[in-house]
Amino acid sequence: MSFAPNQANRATPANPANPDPFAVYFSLNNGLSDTKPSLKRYLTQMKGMYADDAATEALLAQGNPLLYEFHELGITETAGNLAFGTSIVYPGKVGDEYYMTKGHFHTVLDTAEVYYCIGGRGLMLMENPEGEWDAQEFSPGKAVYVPGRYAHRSVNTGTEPLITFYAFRADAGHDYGSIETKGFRKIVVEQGGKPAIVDNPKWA
Ligand SMILES: O=P(O)(O)OC[C@H]1O[C@H](O)[C@H](O)[C@@H](O)[C@@H]1O
Ligand SMILES: [Fe+2]
Repeated sequence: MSFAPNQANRATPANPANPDPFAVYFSLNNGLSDTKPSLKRYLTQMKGMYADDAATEALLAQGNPLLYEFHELGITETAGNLAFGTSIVYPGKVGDEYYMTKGHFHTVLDTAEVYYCIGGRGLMLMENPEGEWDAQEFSPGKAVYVPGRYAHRSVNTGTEPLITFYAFRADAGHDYGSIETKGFRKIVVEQGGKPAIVDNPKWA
């Protein structure tokens, strides 16, 4: 009996909501796929989200740096499906504040997400609607569990790209809401040459 990998080895048509079994490559070196395009986030897309607006403007006067990119494979958003991919946050700072993702709550608030760090150093910053917050360290080999109800943001505190693989319930959705305006309670800045978690001056 022969088996051809990466082909549909069955006769029934696919249910449009359930993808056929498939495999996708993400590089362990840079997190990118050889077949799937990434979504890219530049500094202009995060105006006002870093604490130091003057530092943002100064950086924008020199260009528009790529802060992070990630894969969104377009898996149908049902409760039984999983969305997954890699996220790559580049090293750098806006003023003293390390490059980070926008961060979001899940629209279905009580849905968790798991991240597995492939490369780089950083933090997963989390907070729930009650104002409780947490930060977990990313280093290669470390898995971070983000429980339901926690907004989450990846922060690169190192000198290499922070590469993580993530998976979550495909219908969870992204709620940027308050995060886009007042941000998280805490921000991650360089102080005396190392990362420090401090109060966000923009948090009302
Ligand atoms: O959506 P952002 O907060 O900008 O983060 C970008 C992406 O980062 C991670 O990889 C998440 O799992 C994605 O769901 C998210 O969209
Ligand atoms: Fe998420």
